[in-house]
Amino acid sequence: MNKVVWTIAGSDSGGGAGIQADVKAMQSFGIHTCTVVTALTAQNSMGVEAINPVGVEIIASQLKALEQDMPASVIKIGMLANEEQIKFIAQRIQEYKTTWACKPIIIYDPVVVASSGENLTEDDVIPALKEHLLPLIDVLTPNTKETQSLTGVYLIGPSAVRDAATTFFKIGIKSVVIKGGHWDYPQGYCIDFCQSSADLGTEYWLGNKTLPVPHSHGTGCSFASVIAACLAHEYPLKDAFILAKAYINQGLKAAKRFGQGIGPVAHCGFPENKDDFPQVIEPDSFLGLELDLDPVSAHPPAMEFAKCDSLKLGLYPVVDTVSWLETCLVNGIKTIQLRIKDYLAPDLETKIEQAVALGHKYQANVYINDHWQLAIKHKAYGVHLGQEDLYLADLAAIKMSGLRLGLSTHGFYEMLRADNYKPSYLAFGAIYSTTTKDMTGQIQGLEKLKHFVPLMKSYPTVAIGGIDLSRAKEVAHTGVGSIAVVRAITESEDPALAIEKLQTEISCE
Ligand SMILES: Cc1ncc(COP(=O)(O)OP(=O)(O)O)c(N)n1
Ligand SMILES: Cc1nc(C(=O)O)sc1CCOP(=O)(O)O
Ligand SMILES: [Mg+2]
Repeated sequence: MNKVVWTIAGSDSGGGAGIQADVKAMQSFGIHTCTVVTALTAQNSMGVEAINPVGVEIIASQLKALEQDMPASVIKIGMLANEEQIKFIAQRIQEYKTTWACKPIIIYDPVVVASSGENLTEDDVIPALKEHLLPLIDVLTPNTKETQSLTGVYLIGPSAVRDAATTFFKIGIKSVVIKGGHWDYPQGYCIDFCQSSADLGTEYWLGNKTLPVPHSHGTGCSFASVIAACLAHEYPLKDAFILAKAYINQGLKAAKRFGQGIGPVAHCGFPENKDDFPQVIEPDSFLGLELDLDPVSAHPPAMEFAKCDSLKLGLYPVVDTVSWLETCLVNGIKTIQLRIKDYLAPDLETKIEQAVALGHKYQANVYINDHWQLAIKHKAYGVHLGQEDLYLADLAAIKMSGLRLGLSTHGFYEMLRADNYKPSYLAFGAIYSTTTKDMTGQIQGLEKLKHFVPLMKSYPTVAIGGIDLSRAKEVAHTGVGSIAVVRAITESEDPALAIEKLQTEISCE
C-alpha cells in the first residue's frame, strides 16, 4: 500500500510555509500528501496580512472526503486558527484513534506564532490546546518560544529543556522534539532535543553550527513534515529526527529570496550529503561538555582508528567456531569475524588465539566480535563492536594497540553516531530479516542501504543481515564494499561452493 499522510494546516499564499511547505517536504520523501486547509492566510515574504480561518464545517467536509478514500498512517497538524478549530480537530483525532483499524500517528507542530513573530491565531488558544489537543499527540515539535508558551519553562539550558519535556509528557504527549533554532546555546550552535515518555532514560541531542543564512521561512512546517513522512515509512523517531534536521540544513544552504523579505527554505530531496547532517552529541564531546551532559563512559574518548587495507572488504563471513573460520580461510576468504556470544565459553581465549594465528597463516584479516581485551592481547587485526559497546569498551586502548575497529549501525542516527568515532569500517544492518539474531524493529531494507552507502562513502562499508545467494547481487549493486553473512555459509550444504558463488555474485558488481 502506498503511504498517505494528511496535513491539517494553513495555506501560505507566499508559498513558503504551511500546507505548501508540507507538500513539498513530504514529496521529497516519496509521500503522497492529502491536505485539509484550516486557514487561507494572506502573507508574503514581508509578513502576515490576514489569517482568514476556514469554518469547521468546511474542515469537516475536507476530512470526510479523505476519511472515505485515503485514510492516513500519519496525520500532521500545523496551524489551527482558533479555539473552535482546536476543539473540532481534537474531537476528530480522538475518533480516528478509537475507531480506525490502524491508529494514525499524530504529529503536531504548534504554529502559534509565525517565524516573522506575528500571531497566527485569533485568540489565546493555549488553554484549549493543553486541554483538548496536546493529550492526543504522539510527536510534538515546538520551537523555543512555543515550548516556553506551552510549558511555562524558560529554556536557559539543557536541564530546562528536560524539564519542559517532562511537562509535556505529564500532559500526555508521547514524544517531543524541541527545536533549538532560536536558542543559541552554546553560542553559535543550533541544538535540538528529542525524547519519548516510553524511554525516559534515553535522550537524543543533535547539534550543528548555526547556519548564517537569511532565508528560513517555513523551516518549522518542513521539519515536522519530514518527521511525519519518515514515520509513515516506519522509520524510528531518532532516524526521522536526524533526517529532518539534515533536510532543513540542506534547504537552508540552498534557500533563495523571491520577494523583498525572507525567502523560503528550499526543498532539495532526500539529504544525500553528510555535511548537511548534524552531529550526534555524545556526552564527552565538545558539545556534550558545553551542554553539561552526564558522562557515561568509564574510559577516555577515542576516534580515528587504524585504516583497513582496502575500501572494499569483499565477502565477510561471521562465524562462531575456529573450525568454521578455517574452512572459510581455506576457501580464499580474506576478511572474517569470530563471533562467540557466550562470554563463558570454554577456552574462549584459546579460540581467539587460534583464530588470530589462522589469520596469519592464510594472510587474512581476522576481526574479533565483542572480546576487545582478548583481541588486543592476541593482536587480532581488528575488533567488531556494537553501539551498546561504545561506552563500555576502552576505545582508546583499541586505538593505541593499532587494531581496526568495525562498528555496527542500524539506521541513520546510529550511523551518524558511529561517524563521531571515525572507525575503520561501518556495518549497516539488518538489511533483511534474519533468524541468526533478534533484529526486531531494526530491519533497514535495500532502499535505506542505497542512502547509507553514498553518505558514508569515505568508509569501507559492510551490509549484514539476511543476505544469501539470491540477494547478494542486489545488495552489492548498492555499491556497498562488503557483504557479511552467517547462515549463507554455515547453513549451506556445500560451504566451499557457497563461498565461490557468493564471491561471483559480489564481484560482478
Ligand atoms: C560485520 C558485522 N556487522 C554487524 C555485526 C553485529 O555486531 P553487534 O551489533 O555487536 O552485535 P553482535 O554481533 O555482538 O550480536 C557483526 N557482528 N558483524
Ligand atoms: C550478527 C548480526 N548482526 C546484525 C546487525 O544488523 O547488526 S544482523 C546479524 C545476523 C546476520 O546473520 P545472517 O547472515 O545469518 O542473517
Ligand atoms: Mg557485538
